[in-house]
Amino acid sequence: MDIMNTKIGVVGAGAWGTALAKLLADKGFTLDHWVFEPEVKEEITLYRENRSFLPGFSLPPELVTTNDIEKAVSGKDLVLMVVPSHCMRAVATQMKPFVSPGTILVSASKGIENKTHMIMTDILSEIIDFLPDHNFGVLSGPSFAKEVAAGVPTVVAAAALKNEVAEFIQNVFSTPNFRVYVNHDIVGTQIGGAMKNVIAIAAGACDGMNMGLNPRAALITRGLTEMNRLGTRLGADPLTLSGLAGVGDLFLTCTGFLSRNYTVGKQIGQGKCLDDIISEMRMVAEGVKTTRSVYNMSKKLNVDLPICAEVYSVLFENSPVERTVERLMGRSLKHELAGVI
Ligand SMILES: NC(=O)c1ccc[n+]([C@@H]2O[C@H](COP(=O)([O-])OP(=O)(O)OC[C@H]3O[C@@H](n4cnc5c(N)ncnc54)[C@H](O)[C@@H]3O)[C@@H](O)[C@H]2O)c1
Ligand SMILES: O=P(O)(O)OC[C@H](O)CO
Repeated sequence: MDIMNTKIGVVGAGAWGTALAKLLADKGFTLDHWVFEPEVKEEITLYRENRSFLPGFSLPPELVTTNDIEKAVSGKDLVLMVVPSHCMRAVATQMKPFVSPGTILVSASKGIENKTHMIMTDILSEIIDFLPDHNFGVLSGPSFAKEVAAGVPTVVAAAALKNEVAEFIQNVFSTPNFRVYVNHDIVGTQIGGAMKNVIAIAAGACDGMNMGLNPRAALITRGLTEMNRLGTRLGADPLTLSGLAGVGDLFLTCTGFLSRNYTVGKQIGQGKCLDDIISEMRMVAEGVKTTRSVYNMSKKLNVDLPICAEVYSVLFENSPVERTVERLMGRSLKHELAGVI
């Protein structure tokens, strides 16, 4: 089949859903784009711009905005899921009756569900239970929506169990400025994308406290160790976590001022309280909810994740952020690879 004949739906019109829908429409696909809020649909229809979530970028006519989930998913070869992770279950349930049997469902969302500790493709396959496992894929990696929308060269990973599915996703999304590599590790690709947001909150807090560059590099590196510990416990390949969806995204999010998660952390480091920060944001900082999941998973699976535990204590137990530094630095001395090998 000619790849340009692929029928595509995009579900979610935050910054990332809009940037990816724009990328596909600019490439020449006509696609249906599901928007949650009626007023955002009106805004896009009227101004050809998502002023609420991705202001400043004009959206081509090939991108057809709708509030009707049936229109967005029925008869599609590929549906891209890009809603906040805590909405994934409800949105998947709503769209289930309209999903076609051969659809490839790709998640570009980054998170782990609080109640079940499930990654996004597991939620999707539990709900859209008539699709085979190899029909679920992931798109992840270092990619700020604003930069993708601006055509800044960006490199990401597409994961699926079957090579032909991963390559299909790769071919649909690749453009001269958006390079997509394939892998088959859907667990590692999603654990990397979810956990880097928790570490980015820590890195932001470190910068918010003006601690210096050494501690931030330490957080990034030891954060990767924690991603490896939990990821490998769940079946991830450590090499995936050394790739785009792991180190690549960790580095971007822990150092990039465009990151919502880093920004939440920075404000925490400057002494602001979480409730105030969140109430001023319309966008989602996935790391906040993911911290809760990862913390509870570490307890349940007995995996030592000291940085994630400190982020949890600051976000949810009112622990003063300065105390976390003392606690992390005061831990017993050990081998660098303890808990990883
Ligand atoms: N923004 C980025 O640069 C970026 C890059 C890569 C991945 N992601 C991931 O993409 C996912 C979506 O983030 P985003 O940046 O596009 O969103 P956003 O933070 O820009 O906007 C929030 C979105 O949530 C939607 N929403 C709110 N309540 C909802 C509900 N009950 N049901 C369905 N949708 C609801 C809003 O309509 C809006 O589209 C997240 O998992 C995020 O981590 C974002
Ligand atoms: O703005 P953040 O922190 O949600 O990060 C966005 C993307 O995940 C970066 O790859």
